[in-house]
Amino acid sequence: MKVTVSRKAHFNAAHRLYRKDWSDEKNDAVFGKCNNPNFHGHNYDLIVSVTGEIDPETGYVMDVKVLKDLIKLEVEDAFDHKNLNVDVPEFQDLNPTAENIVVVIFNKLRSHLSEKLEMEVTLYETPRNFVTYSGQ
Ligand SMILES: Nc1nc2c(c(=O)[nH]1)N=C([C@H](O)[C@H](O)COP(=O)(O)OP(=O)(O)OP(=O)(O)O)CN2
Ligand SMILES: [Zn+2]
Repeated sequence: MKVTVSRKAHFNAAHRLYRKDWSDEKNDAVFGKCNNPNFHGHNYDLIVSVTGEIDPETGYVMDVKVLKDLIKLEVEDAFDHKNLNVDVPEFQDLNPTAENIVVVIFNKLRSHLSEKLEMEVTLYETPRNFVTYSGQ
């Protein structure tokens, strides 16, 4: 019997969607207003879900306090009130699209969890635009 434990989190960050190796014209054509050279921001919301067997001794799949602290350390402290293109090493050469951000977050968290646990991360870039990654 597997149960899923989830934790919501939030960070606010600026970004610019563009490729350094493309012309301004091509970046404008593909990324439009998201290619604003002065950047723009989003209030990102995050749901991290961990699935596994319930430990018969503790009754936990995973201690949510441990998950909360991990998300704070790896995501909120690293991304909140940052310019993703400028301040965050993972995006120096990686376009900070929602797809790429969710994969970076997944990989930062995954290495801290037991291999017995499955994880899925959903990232909302706006209340209506969201992406999900589970490591596949
Ligand atoms: N596949 C993707 N498409 C787009 C991404 C992305 O990460 N993956 N990102 C963007 C821009 O970041 C853009 O800033 C998205 O915000 P916005 O244009 O404001 O989105 P909406 O107009 O849909 O705003 P709502 O509030 O959700 O209506 C563009 N595309
Ligand atoms: Zn954006």
